[in-house]
Amino acid sequence: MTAKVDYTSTALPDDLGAAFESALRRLRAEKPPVEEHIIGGARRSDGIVFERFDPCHPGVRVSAAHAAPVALVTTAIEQARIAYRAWRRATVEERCNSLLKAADRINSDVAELSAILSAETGKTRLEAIGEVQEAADIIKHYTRLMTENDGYNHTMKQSPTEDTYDVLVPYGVFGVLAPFNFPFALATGMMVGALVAGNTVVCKPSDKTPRSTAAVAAILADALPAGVVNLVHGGADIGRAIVGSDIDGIAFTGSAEIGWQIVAATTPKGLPRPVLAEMGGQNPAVVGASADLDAAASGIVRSAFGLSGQKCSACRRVVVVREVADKLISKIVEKAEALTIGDPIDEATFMGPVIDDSIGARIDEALKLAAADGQVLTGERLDREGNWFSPIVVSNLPVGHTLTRDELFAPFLTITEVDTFQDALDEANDVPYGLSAGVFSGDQAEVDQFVDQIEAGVIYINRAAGATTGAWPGVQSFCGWKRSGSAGKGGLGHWYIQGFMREQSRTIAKPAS
Ligand SMILES: NC(=O)c1ccc[n+]([C@@H]2O[C@H](COP(=O)([O-])OP(=O)(O)OC[C@H]3O[C@@H](n4cnc5c(N)ncnc54)[C@H](O)[C@@H]3O)[C@@H](O)[C@H]2O)c1
Ligand SMILES: N[C@@H](CCC=O)C(=O)O
Repeated sequence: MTAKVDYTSTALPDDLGAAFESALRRLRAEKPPVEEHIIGGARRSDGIVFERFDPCHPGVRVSAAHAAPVALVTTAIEQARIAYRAWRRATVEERCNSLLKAADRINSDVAELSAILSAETGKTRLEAIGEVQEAADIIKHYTRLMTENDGYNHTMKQSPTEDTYDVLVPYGVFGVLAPFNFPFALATGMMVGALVAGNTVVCKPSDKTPRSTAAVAAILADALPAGVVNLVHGGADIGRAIVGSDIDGIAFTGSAEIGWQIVAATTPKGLPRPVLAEMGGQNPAVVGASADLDAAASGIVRSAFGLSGQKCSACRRVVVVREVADKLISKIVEKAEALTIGDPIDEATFMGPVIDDSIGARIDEALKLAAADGQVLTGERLDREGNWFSPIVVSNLPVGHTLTRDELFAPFLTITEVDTFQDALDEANDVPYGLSAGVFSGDQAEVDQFVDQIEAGVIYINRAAGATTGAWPGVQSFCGWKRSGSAGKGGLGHWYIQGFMREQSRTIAKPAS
Protein backbone atom coordinates (compact mmCIF):
# COMPACT_ATOMS: atom_id res chain seq x y z
CA MET A 1 0.00 0.00 0.00
CA THR A 2 1.52 3.30 -1.11
CA ALA A 3 1.11 6.41 1.07
CA LYS A 4 -1.49 8.80 -0.33
CA VAL A 5 -0.37 11.91 -2.23
CA ASP A 6 -2.83 14.50 -3.51
CA TYR A 7 -2.48 17.90 -5.17
CA THR A 8 -2.10 19.68 -1.84
CA SER A 9 0.76 17.44 -0.66
CA THR A 10 4.12 19.09 -0.17
CA ALA A 11 6.28 16.04 0.51
CA LEU A 12 6.59 12.36 -0.36
CA PRO A 13 7.58 9.38 1.74
CA ASP A 14 11.34 8.74 1.11
CA ASP A 15 10.84 5.27 -0.37
CA LEU A 16 8.32 6.51 -2.95
CA GLY A 17 10.59 9.42 -3.92
CA ALA A 18 13.51 7.05 -4.39
CA ALA A 19 11.42 4.59 -6.42
CA PHE A 20 10.18 7.43 -8.65
CA GLU A 21 13.73 8.68 -9.26
CA SER A 22 15.08 5.30 -10.18
CA ALA A 23 12.13 4.60 -12.51
CA LEU A 24 12.56 7.99 -14.23
CA ARG A 25 16.32 7.46 -14.66
CA ARG A 26 15.73 4.06 -16.19
CA LEU A 27 12.99 5.33 -18.55
CA ARG A 28 15.20 8.11 -19.82
CA ALA A 29 18.05 5.67 -20.47
CA GLU A 30 15.96 3.02 -22.26
CA LYS A 31 14.63 3.06 -25.80
CA PRO A 32 10.86 3.53 -25.31
CA PRO A 33 8.43 0.95 -26.68
CA VAL A 34 6.35 1.93 -29.70
CA GLU A 35 2.79 2.18 -28.35
CA GLU A 36 0.24 0.08 -30.20
CA HIS A 37 -3.48 0.46 -30.72
CA ILE A 38 -5.76 -1.84 -28.74
CA ILE A 39 -8.66 -3.08 -30.86
CA GLY A 40 -11.03 -5.81 -29.75
CA GLY A 41 -8.50 -7.08 -27.22
CA ALA A 42 -5.64 -7.34 -29.76
CA ARG A 43 -2.57 -5.09 -30.05
CA ARG A 44 -2.13 -3.61 -33.55
CA SER A 45 0.65 -1.60 -35.07
CA ASP A 46 -0.99 0.07 -38.08
CA GLY A 47 0.42 3.43 -39.14
CA ILE A 48 3.69 5.31 -39.15
CA VAL A 49 5.57 5.90 -35.92
CA PHE A 50 5.72 9.31 -34.24
CA GLU A 51 7.97 10.19 -31.32
CA ARG A 52 7.87 12.34 -28.21
CA PHE A 53 10.80 13.87 -26.36
CA ASP A 54 11.30 14.69 -22.70
CA PRO A 55 10.40 18.38 -22.16
CA CYS A 56 13.28 18.56 -19.64
CA HIS A 57 15.79 17.00 -22.04
CA PRO A 58 14.61 17.65 -25.59
CA GLY A 59 17.21 15.21 -27.00
CA VAL A 60 15.84 12.26 -25.04
CA ARG A 61 13.11 10.24 -26.74
CA VAL A 62 10.65 9.08 -24.09
CA SER A 63 7.78 7.75 -26.12
CA ALA A 64 6.69 6.65 -29.55
CA ALA A 65 3.40 5.43 -30.98
CA HIS A 66 1.81 4.37 -34.24
CA ALA A 67 -0.38 7.10 -35.76
CA ALA A 68 -3.47 5.17 -36.83
CA PRO A 69 -4.83 5.34 -40.34
CA VAL A 70 -8.27 6.95 -40.11
CA ALA A 71 -9.97 3.69 -41.20
CA LEU A 72 -8.88 2.05 -37.94
CA VAL A 73 -11.41 4.21 -36.08
CA THR A 74 -14.25 2.36 -37.85
CA THR A 75 -12.76 -1.00 -36.86
CA ALA A 76 -12.36 0.12 -33.26
CA ILE A 77 -15.97 1.29 -33.07
CA GLU A 78 -17.18 -1.99 -34.60
CA GLN A 79 -15.24 -3.98 -32.00
CA ALA A 80 -16.59 -1.77 -29.22
CA ARG A 81 -20.14 -2.38 -30.47
CA ILE A 82 -19.62 -6.15 -30.42
CA ALA A 83 -18.26 -6.02 -26.86
CA TYR A 84 -21.13 -3.73 -25.78
CA ARG A 85 -23.70 -6.52 -26.25
CA ALA A 86 -22.34 -8.45 -23.27
CA TRP A 87 -20.83 -5.58 -21.22
CA ARG A 88 -24.12 -3.73 -20.86
CA ARG A 89 -25.68 -6.93 -19.49
CA ALA A 90 -22.91 -7.54 -16.93
CA THR A 91 -24.19 -6.87 -13.43
CA VAL A 92 -23.14 -3.74 -11.63
CA GLU A 93 -21.15 -5.92 -9.27
CA GLU A 94 -19.29 -7.63 -12.13
CA ARG A 95 -18.45 -4.32 -13.80
CA CYS A 96 -17.30 -2.73 -10.55
CA ASN A 97 -15.19 -5.73 -9.52
CA SER A 98 -13.33 -5.72 -12.83
CA LEU A 99 -12.74 -1.96 -12.63
CA LEU A 100 -11.51 -2.22 -9.04
CA LYS A 101 -8.91 -4.77 -10.18
CA ALA A 102 -7.60 -2.06 -12.50
CA ALA A 103 -7.44 0.37 -9.54
CA ASP A 104 -5.35 -2.17 -7.61
CA ARG A 105 -2.96 -2.51 -10.56
CA ILE A 106 -2.57 1.26 -10.71
CA ASN A 107 -1.89 1.46 -6.98
CA SER A 108 0.68 -1.30 -7.13
CA ASP A 109 2.64 0.43 -9.89
CA VAL A 110 2.66 4.07 -8.80
CA ALA A 111 6.40 4.71 -9.20
CA GLU A 112 6.65 3.34 -12.75
CA LEU A 113 3.43 4.98 -13.95
CA SER A 114 4.29 8.37 -12.48
CA ALA A 115 7.76 8.21 -14.04
CA ILE A 116 6.16 7.67 -17.47
CA LEU A 117 3.92 10.68 -16.86
CA SER A 118 6.80 12.82 -15.72
CA ALA A 119 9.02 11.87 -18.64
CA GLU A 120 6.33 12.77 -21.18
CA THR A 121 5.05 15.98 -19.57
CA GLY A 122 7.88 17.28 -17.36
CA LYS A 123 5.63 17.01 -14.28
CA THR A 124 7.24 17.10 -10.85
CA ARG A 125 7.17 13.95 -8.75
CA LEU A 126 4.37 15.26 -6.51
CA GLU A 127 2.18 16.17 -9.46
CA ALA A 128 2.87 12.88 -11.26
CA ILE A 129 2.36 10.63 -8.24
CA GLY A 130 -0.74 12.63 -7.28
CA GLU A 131 -2.16 12.10 -10.76
CA VAL A 132 -1.63 8.33 -10.69
CA GLN A 133 -3.24 8.07 -7.27
CA GLU A 134 -6.09 10.31 -8.42
CA ALA A 135 -6.81 7.80 -11.20
CA ALA A 136 -7.11 4.94 -8.71
CA ASP A 137 -9.38 7.05 -6.49
CA ILE A 138 -11.56 7.99 -9.46
CA ILE A 139 -12.21 4.30 -10.11
CA LYS A 140 -13.07 3.71 -6.45
CA HIS A 141 -15.36 6.75 -6.35
CA TYR A 142 -17.32 5.98 -9.54
CA THR A 143 -17.74 2.29 -8.69
CA ARG A 144 -18.94 3.24 -5.21
CA LEU A 145 -21.50 5.66 -6.69
CA MET A 146 -22.80 3.02 -9.08
CA THR A 147 -23.12 0.46 -6.29
CA GLU A 148 -24.65 2.78 -3.72
CA ASN A 149 -27.27 3.88 -6.25
CA ASP A 150 -28.17 0.32 -7.13
CA GLY A 151 -27.11 0.83 -10.75
CA TYR A 152 -29.56 3.76 -11.00
CA ASN A 153 -32.63 1.55 -11.01
CA HIS A 154 -35.40 3.36 -9.13
CA THR A 155 -38.83 2.01 -8.21
CA MET A 156 -41.57 4.58 -8.92
CA LYS A 157 -44.99 4.97 -7.31
CA GLN A 158 -46.76 1.64 -7.63
CA SER A 159 -50.45 1.27 -8.46
CA PRO A 160 -52.80 -1.70 -8.03
CA THR A 161 -52.57 -2.39 -11.76
CA GLU A 162 -49.00 -1.38 -12.69
CA ASP A 163 -45.40 -1.38 -11.46
CA THR A 164 -43.05 1.23 -12.86
CA TYR A 165 -39.27 1.48 -12.74
CA ASP A 166 -37.24 4.53 -13.73
CA VAL A 167 -33.86 3.25 -14.92
CA LEU A 168 -30.70 4.73 -16.36
CA VAL A 169 -29.22 2.64 -19.17
CA PRO A 170 -26.01 3.03 -21.18
CA TYR A 171 -25.94 4.67 -24.62
CA GLY A 172 -23.58 2.27 -26.39
CA VAL A 173 -20.05 3.25 -27.45
CA PHE A 174 -18.36 6.40 -26.13
CA GLY A 175 -15.46 8.15 -27.83
CA VAL A 176 -12.99 9.44 -25.24
CA LEU A 177 -10.67 12.27 -26.30
CA ALA A 178 -7.97 13.00 -23.73
CA PRO A 179 -5.78 16.08 -23.18
CA PHE A 180 -2.01 16.20 -22.66
CA ASN A 181 -1.87 17.81 -19.23
CA PHE A 182 -3.51 15.07 -17.13
CA PRO A 183 -3.20 12.25 -19.64
CA PHE A 184 -3.51 9.49 -17.06
CA ALA A 185 -6.15 10.63 -14.55
CA LEU A 186 -8.47 12.41 -16.95
CA ALA A 187 -8.39 9.58 -19.50
CA THR A 188 -9.20 7.27 -16.59
CA GLY A 189 -12.06 9.49 -15.41
CA MET A 190 -13.74 9.69 -18.80
CA MET A 191 -13.26 6.00 -19.63
CA VAL A 192 -14.39 4.75 -16.24
CA GLY A 193 -17.41 7.08 -16.19
CA ALA A 194 -18.52 5.48 -19.46
CA LEU A 195 -17.55 1.91 -18.54
CA VAL A 196 -19.09 1.69 -15.09
CA ALA A 197 -22.38 2.79 -16.67
CA GLY A 198 -22.21 -0.13 -19.13
CA ASN A 199 -20.85 1.60 -22.25
CA THR A 200 -17.77 0.47 -24.11
CA VAL A 201 -15.12 2.97 -25.24
CA VAL A 202 -12.78 4.01 -28.03
CA CYS A 203 -10.12 6.25 -26.49
CA LYS A 204 -7.75 8.58 -28.29
CA PRO A 205 -4.80 9.94 -26.29
CA SER A 206 -3.31 13.34 -27.02
CA ASP A 207 -0.51 12.86 -29.52
CA LYS A 208 1.69 14.78 -27.04
CA THR A 209 1.28 12.06 -24.40
CA PRO A 210 0.52 8.72 -26.06
CA ARG A 211 2.45 6.61 -23.55
CA SER A 212 0.78 7.94 -20.39
CA THR A 213 -2.77 7.40 -21.66
CA ALA A 214 -1.82 4.06 -23.23
CA ALA A 215 -0.54 2.92 -19.82
CA VAL A 216 -3.95 3.28 -18.20
CA ALA A 217 -5.88 2.11 -21.26
CA ALA A 218 -3.82 -1.11 -21.23
CA ILE A 219 -4.52 -1.66 -17.53
CA LEU A 220 -8.26 -1.21 -18.09
CA ALA A 221 -8.29 -3.29 -21.28
CA ASP A 222 -6.51 -6.15 -19.52
CA ALA A 223 -8.93 -6.04 -16.57
CA LEU A 224 -12.10 -6.04 -18.71
CA PRO A 225 -13.43 -8.31 -21.46
CA ALA A 226 -11.87 -7.94 -24.93
CA GLY A 227 -13.25 -5.01 -26.94
CA VAL A 228 -14.67 -3.12 -23.95
CA VAL A 229 -11.70 -0.73 -24.00
CA ASN A 230 -10.22 0.19 -27.38
CA LEU A 231 -7.36 2.61 -27.98
CA VAL A 232 -6.44 4.41 -31.19
CA HIS A 233 -3.38 6.66 -31.30
CA GLY A 234 -3.10 9.75 -33.46
CA GLY A 235 -3.66 13.46 -33.71
CA ALA A 236 -6.57 15.74 -34.55
CA ASP A 237 -7.43 13.67 -37.66
CA ILE A 238 -8.25 10.66 -35.50
CA GLY A 239 -10.22 12.85 -33.09
CA ARG A 240 -12.19 14.23 -36.03
CA ALA A 241 -12.84 10.71 -37.35
CA ILE A 242 -14.28 9.67 -33.97
CA VAL A 243 -16.45 12.79 -33.84
CA GLY A 244 -17.55 12.31 -37.46
CA SER A 245 -18.60 8.69 -36.89
CA ASP A 246 -21.92 7.32 -35.65
CA ILE A 247 -20.47 6.80 -32.15
CA ASP A 248 -23.15 7.11 -29.45
CA GLY A 249 -21.52 9.64 -27.14
CA ILE A 250 -18.33 11.61 -26.63
CA ALA A 251 -16.37 12.51 -23.54
CA PHE A 252 -13.85 15.22 -24.31
CA THR A 253 -11.40 17.09 -22.11
CA GLY A 254 -9.39 19.81 -23.79
CA SER A 255 -9.52 23.32 -25.15
CA ALA A 256 -12.77 25.26 -25.46
CA GLU A 257 -12.06 25.92 -29.12
CA ILE A 258 -12.10 22.21 -30.04
CA GLY A 259 -14.64 21.20 -27.39
CA TRP A 260 -17.39 23.51 -28.63
CA GLN A 261 -16.84 22.37 -32.22
CA ILE A 262 -17.44 18.81 -31.03
CA VAL A 263 -20.56 19.79 -29.08
CA ALA A 264 -21.96 21.39 -32.25
CA ALA A 265 -21.30 18.34 -34.44
CA THR A 266 -24.13 15.85 -35.00
CA THR A 267 -23.86 12.24 -36.11
CA PRO A 268 -23.82 11.47 -39.87
CA LYS A 269 -27.55 10.69 -39.50
CA GLY A 270 -28.13 14.19 -38.12
CA LEU A 271 -28.91 12.90 -34.64
CA PRO A 272 -27.73 14.65 -31.50
CA ARG A 273 -25.73 12.71 -28.93
CA PRO A 274 -24.35 13.41 -25.46
CA VAL A 275 -21.06 15.32 -25.49
CA LEU A 276 -19.55 15.67 -22.05
CA ALA A 277 -16.95 18.33 -22.76
CA GLU A 278 -14.75 19.70 -20.00
CA MET A 279 -12.70 22.65 -21.16
CA GLY A 280 -10.40 25.50 -20.24
CA GLY A 281 -10.69 28.32 -17.76
CA GLN A 282 -9.43 31.81 -17.00
CA ASN A 283 -9.65 31.30 -13.26
CA PRO A 284 -9.59 34.26 -10.87
CA ALA A 285 -8.52 34.69 -7.26
CA VAL A 286 -10.43 37.56 -5.68
CA VAL A 287 -8.71 39.27 -2.77
CA GLY A 288 -10.53 41.58 -0.35
CA ALA A 289 -9.11 44.22 1.99
CA SER A 290 -9.39 42.03 5.10
CA ALA A 291 -7.70 38.98 3.57
CA ASP A 292 -4.81 37.13 5.18
CA LEU A 293 -2.34 38.21 2.51
CA ASP A 294 0.23 35.51 3.29
CA ALA A 295 -2.38 32.80 2.82
CA ALA A 296 -3.62 34.53 -0.34
CA ALA A 297 -0.12 34.80 -1.83
CA SER A 298 0.63 31.14 -1.02
CA GLY A 299 -2.62 29.86 -2.53
CA ILE A 300 -2.26 32.03 -5.62
CA VAL A 301 1.37 31.14 -6.32
CA ARG A 302 0.75 27.42 -5.81
CA SER A 303 -2.21 27.45 -8.19
CA ALA A 304 -0.69 29.77 -10.78
CA PHE A 305 2.63 27.97 -11.20
CA GLY A 306 2.02 24.32 -10.27
CA LEU A 307 2.56 22.18 -13.39
CA SER A 308 3.93 25.38 -14.98
CA GLY A 309 0.42 26.81 -15.24
CA GLN A 310 -0.71 23.95 -17.51
CA LYS A 311 -3.77 23.06 -15.43
CA CYS A 312 -7.26 23.92 -16.56
CA SER A 313 -7.85 25.08 -12.98
CA ALA A 314 -4.67 27.19 -12.71
CA CYS A 315 -5.03 30.61 -11.14
CA ARG A 316 -4.54 32.97 -14.08
CA ARG A 317 -5.82 36.25 -12.71
CA VAL A 318 -5.65 38.01 -9.36
CA VAL A 319 -8.31 40.66 -8.84
CA VAL A 320 -7.47 42.64 -5.72
CA VAL A 321 -8.89 45.72 -4.06
CA ARG A 322 -6.46 48.61 -4.41
CA GLU A 323 -6.10 49.13 -0.66
CA VAL A 324 -4.02 45.96 -0.23
CA ALA A 325 -2.71 45.55 -3.78
CA ASP A 326 0.88 46.68 -3.22
CA LYS A 327 1.35 44.44 -0.20
CA LEU A 328 -0.17 41.43 -1.96
CA ILE A 329 1.85 41.99 -5.12
CA SER A 330 5.15 42.09 -3.27
CA LYS A 331 4.30 38.85 -1.45
CA ILE A 332 3.28 37.12 -4.70
CA VAL A 333 6.44 38.25 -6.48
CA GLU A 334 8.63 37.19 -3.57
CA LYS A 335 7.05 33.72 -3.41
CA ALA A 336 7.12 33.28 -7.19
CA GLU A 337 10.81 34.16 -7.35
CA ALA A 338 11.55 31.67 -4.56
CA LEU A 339 10.13 28.69 -6.49
CA THR A 340 12.65 26.09 -7.60
CA ILE A 341 12.56 25.48 -11.33
CA GLY A 342 14.14 22.30 -12.57
CA ASP A 343 14.05 18.65 -13.49
CA PRO A 344 11.54 16.41 -11.65
CA ILE A 345 14.44 14.09 -10.85
CA ASP A 346 15.45 16.70 -8.24
CA GLU A 347 13.32 16.53 -5.13
CA ALA A 348 13.32 20.30 -4.58
CA THR A 349 11.78 21.09 -7.98
CA PHE A 350 8.41 22.84 -7.85
CA MET A 351 8.06 23.66 -11.51
CA GLY A 352 9.41 22.20 -14.75
CA PRO A 353 9.34 23.38 -18.36
CA VAL A 354 6.17 23.75 -20.45
CA ILE A 355 5.46 20.78 -22.66
CA ASP A 356 6.50 21.95 -26.10
CA ASP A 357 7.46 24.69 -28.53
CA SER A 358 3.86 25.65 -29.33
CA ILE A 359 3.15 26.71 -25.74
CA GLY A 360 6.68 28.17 -25.47
CA ALA A 361 6.10 30.38 -28.53
CA ARG A 362 2.72 31.49 -27.13
CA ILE A 363 4.44 32.61 -23.92
CA ASP A 364 7.14 34.50 -25.84
CA GLU A 365 4.42 36.45 -27.66
CA ALA A 366 2.48 37.08 -24.44
CA LEU A 367 5.61 38.41 -22.72
CA LYS A 368 6.12 40.92 -25.54
CA LEU A 369 2.50 42.01 -25.36
CA ALA A 370 2.59 42.28 -21.58
CA ALA A 371 5.72 44.46 -21.70
CA ALA A 372 4.10 46.72 -24.32
CA ASP A 373 0.70 47.11 -22.66
CA GLY A 374 1.45 46.58 -18.95
CA GLN A 375 4.31 45.80 -16.59
CA VAL A 376 6.13 42.47 -16.28
CA LEU A 377 6.94 42.34 -12.56
CA THR A 378 8.89 39.11 -12.74
CA GLY A 379 9.44 36.18 -15.10
CA GLU A 380 11.20 35.44 -18.37
CA ARG A 381 12.30 32.69 -20.74
CA LEU A 382 15.28 30.87 -19.22
CA ASP A 383 18.43 30.14 -21.15
CA ARG A 384 18.07 26.35 -21.22
CA GLU A 385 17.38 23.89 -24.01
CA GLY A 386 13.59 23.42 -24.31
CA ASN A 387 10.85 25.72 -23.08
CA TRP A 388 11.73 26.87 -19.60
CA PHE A 389 10.27 29.98 -18.00
CA SER A 390 10.47 31.47 -14.56
CA PRO A 391 7.04 32.33 -13.09
CA ILE A 392 5.63 35.37 -14.87
CA VAL A 393 3.62 38.01 -13.00
CA VAL A 394 2.14 40.94 -14.94
CA SER A 395 0.29 44.02 -13.69
CA ASN A 396 -1.12 47.29 -15.04
CA LEU A 397 -2.80 45.84 -18.12
CA PRO A 398 -5.80 47.85 -19.30
CA VAL A 399 -9.15 46.49 -18.09
CA GLY A 400 -10.42 43.87 -20.53
CA HIS A 401 -6.95 43.22 -22.03
CA THR A 402 -6.74 39.94 -23.94
CA LEU A 403 -4.10 38.59 -21.53
CA THR A 404 -6.71 38.82 -18.76
CA ARG A 405 -9.46 37.24 -20.87
CA ASP A 406 -7.99 34.38 -22.94
CA GLU A 407 -6.54 31.15 -21.58
CA LEU A 408 -2.78 31.07 -22.22
CA PHE A 409 -2.16 27.76 -20.42
CA ALA A 410 1.20 28.85 -19.08
CA PRO A 411 3.00 30.01 -15.89
CA PHE A 412 1.59 33.48 -16.46
CA LEU A 413 -0.41 35.41 -13.85
CA THR A 414 -2.03 38.82 -14.29
CA ILE A 415 -2.95 41.18 -11.46
CA THR A 416 -5.79 43.65 -11.78
CA GLU A 417 -6.49 46.30 -9.13
CA VAL A 418 -10.04 47.49 -8.51
CA ASP A 419 -11.73 49.92 -6.13
CA THR A 420 -14.27 47.74 -4.34
CA PHE A 421 -15.00 44.10 -3.61
CA GLN A 422 -18.04 44.27 -5.90
CA ASP A 423 -15.78 45.60 -8.70
CA ALA A 424 -13.54 42.61 -8.06
CA LEU A 425 -16.43 40.19 -8.52
CA ASP A 426 -17.57 41.96 -11.68
CA GLU A 427 -14.07 41.78 -13.14
CA ALA A 428 -13.68 38.13 -12.07
CA ASN A 429 -16.90 37.22 -13.90
CA ASP A 430 -16.17 39.25 -17.02
CA VAL A 431 -14.75 36.31 -19.00
CA PRO A 432 -16.50 33.69 -21.11
CA TYR A 433 -15.15 30.90 -18.87
CA GLY A 434 -16.39 29.63 -15.49
CA LEU A 435 -14.25 26.76 -14.24
CA SER A 436 -12.60 27.46 -10.86
CA ALA A 437 -12.30 30.55 -8.65
CA GLY A 438 -10.97 31.44 -5.21
CA VAL A 439 -11.59 34.16 -2.69
CA PHE A 440 -9.47 35.46 0.16
CA SER A 441 -11.31 37.60 2.68
CA GLY A 442 -11.67 37.83 6.44
CA ASP A 443 -15.12 39.32 6.06
CA GLN A 444 -17.96 36.78 6.07
CA ALA A 445 -20.27 39.16 4.20
CA GLU A 446 -17.73 39.34 1.35
CA VAL A 447 -17.33 35.58 1.31
CA ASP A 448 -21.12 35.22 1.07
CA GLN A 449 -21.19 37.81 -1.73
CA PHE A 450 -18.51 35.83 -3.60
CA VAL A 451 -20.36 32.52 -3.19
CA ASP A 452 -23.60 34.16 -4.31
CA GLN A 453 -22.23 35.89 -7.40
CA ILE A 454 -19.17 34.08 -8.71
CA GLU A 455 -19.74 32.32 -12.02
CA ALA A 456 -17.63 29.18 -11.63
CA GLY A 457 -18.29 25.52 -10.94
CA VAL A 458 -15.39 24.92 -8.50
CA ILE A 459 -14.84 27.47 -5.77
CA TYR A 460 -12.42 27.68 -2.86
CA ILE A 461 -12.55 30.00 0.14
CA ASN A 462 -9.38 31.17 1.91
CA ARG A 463 -7.43 28.13 0.70
CA ALA A 464 -3.67 28.63 1.08
CA ALA A 465 -3.05 25.10 -0.24
CA GLY A 466 -4.38 26.18 -3.65
CA ALA A 467 -6.50 29.20 -4.53
CA THR A 468 -8.14 27.55 -7.55
CA THR A 469 -6.52 24.12 -8.01
CA GLY A 470 -6.43 20.72 -6.36
CA ALA A 471 -9.82 19.06 -6.78
CA TRP A 472 -9.92 15.40 -5.74
CA PRO A 473 -12.43 12.65 -6.63
CA GLY A 474 -15.22 12.39 -4.10
CA VAL A 475 -13.96 15.47 -2.25
CA GLN A 476 -14.63 18.20 -4.83
CA SER A 477 -16.63 18.02 -8.03
CA PHE A 478 -15.24 19.62 -11.19
CA CYS A 479 -17.91 21.24 -13.30
CA GLY A 480 -17.15 23.96 -15.82
CA TRP A 481 -19.74 26.71 -16.25
CA LYS A 482 -20.10 28.95 -19.33
CA ARG A 483 -17.50 28.07 -22.00
CA SER A 484 -15.66 25.76 -19.57
CA GLY A 485 -18.14 22.88 -19.71
CA SER A 486 -21.01 21.53 -21.75
CA ALA A 487 -22.68 19.10 -19.36
CA GLY A 488 -23.76 21.17 -16.35
CA LYS A 489 -22.26 18.40 -14.15
CA GLY A 490 -18.58 17.70 -13.70
CA GLY A 491 -16.11 14.87 -13.26
CA LEU A 492 -15.10 13.75 -9.75
CA GLY A 493 -18.49 14.65 -8.30
CA HIS A 494 -21.79 13.05 -7.47
CA TRP A 495 -23.71 13.53 -10.72
CA TYR A 496 -21.09 12.75 -13.37
CA ILE A 497 -21.68 9.13 -14.26
CA GLN A 498 -25.38 9.76 -14.91
CA GLY A 499 -24.23 11.74 -17.98
CA PHE A 500 -23.13 8.45 -19.56
CA MET A 501 -26.65 6.99 -19.28
CA ARG A 502 -30.10 7.78 -20.61
CA GLU A 503 -33.39 7.37 -18.84
CA GLN A 504 -36.08 4.79 -19.50
CA SER A 505 -39.42 4.47 -17.75
CA ARG A 506 -40.56 0.82 -17.58
CA THR A 507 -44.21 0.26 -16.75
CA ILE A 508 -45.31 -3.33 -16.31
CA ALA A 509 -49.02 -3.99 -16.20
CA LYS A 510 -50.03 -6.55 -13.55
CA PRO A 511 -52.04 -9.51 -14.79
CA ALA A 512 -55.77 -9.00 -14.18
CA SER A 513 -56.78 -11.04 -11.14
N1 LIG B 1 -12.08 21.24 -17.58
C1 LIG B 1 -11.23 20.26 -17.42
O1 LIG B 1 -11.50 19.32 -16.67
C2 LIG B 1 -9.91 20.26 -18.13
C3 LIG B 1 -8.92 19.38 -17.67
C4 LIG B 1 -7.70 19.36 -18.34
C5 LIG B 1 -7.46 20.19 -19.43
N2 LIG B 1 -8.43 21.04 -19.84
C6 LIG B 1 -8.17 21.95 -20.95
O2 LIG B 1 -7.51 21.25 -22.00
C7 LIG B 1 -6.64 22.11 -22.73
C8 LIG B 1 -5.26 21.52 -22.82
O3 LIG B 1 -5.29 20.26 -23.41
P1 LIG B 1 -4.94 20.02 -24.95
O4 LIG B 1 -4.00 21.06 -25.41
O5 LIG B 1 -4.54 18.59 -25.06
O6 LIG B 1 -6.37 20.25 -25.63
P2 LIG B 1 -6.81 20.08 -27.16
O7 LIG B 1 -8.17 20.65 -27.29
O8 LIG B 1 -5.75 20.57 -28.07
O9 LIG B 1 -6.86 18.48 -27.39
C9 LIG B 1 -7.68 17.62 -26.62
C10 LIG B 1 -7.88 16.32 -27.38
O10 LIG B 1 -8.66 16.56 -28.56
C11 LIG B 1 -7.97 16.10 -29.73
N3 LIG B 1 -8.31 16.98 -30.85
C12 LIG B 1 -7.63 18.06 -31.31
N4 LIG B 1 -8.31 18.62 -32.35
C13 LIG B 1 -9.43 17.88 -32.53
C14 LIG B 1 -10.54 17.96 -33.43
N5 LIG B 1 -10.63 18.93 -34.33
N6 LIG B 1 -11.52 17.04 -33.31
C15 LIG B 1 -11.46 16.07 -32.38
N7 LIG B 1 -10.43 15.93 -31.50
C16 LIG B 1 -9.44 16.83 -31.58
C17 LIG B 1 -6.51 16.17 -29.32
O11 LIG B 1 -5.70 15.35 -30.16
C18 LIG B 1 -6.58 15.69 -27.88
O12 LIG B 1 -6.69 14.29 -27.82
C19 LIG B 1 -6.67 23.43 -21.96
O13 LIG B 1 -7.55 24.32 -22.58
C20 LIG B 1 -7.20 23.01 -20.59
O14 LIG B 1 -7.76 24.07 -19.87
C21 LIG B 1 -9.66 21.08 -19.23
N1 LIG C 1 -8.04 18.27 -11.08
C1 LIG C 1 -7.04 19.29 -11.25
C2 LIG C 1 -7.11 19.98 -12.58
C3 LIG C 1 -7.19 19.17 -13.80
C4 LIG C 1 -7.14 20.06 -15.03
O1 LIG C 1 -6.22 20.32 -15.71
C5 LIG C 1 -7.21 20.38 -10.22
O2 LIG C 1 -8.28 20.52 -9.66
O3 LIG C 1 -6.29 21.13 -10.02
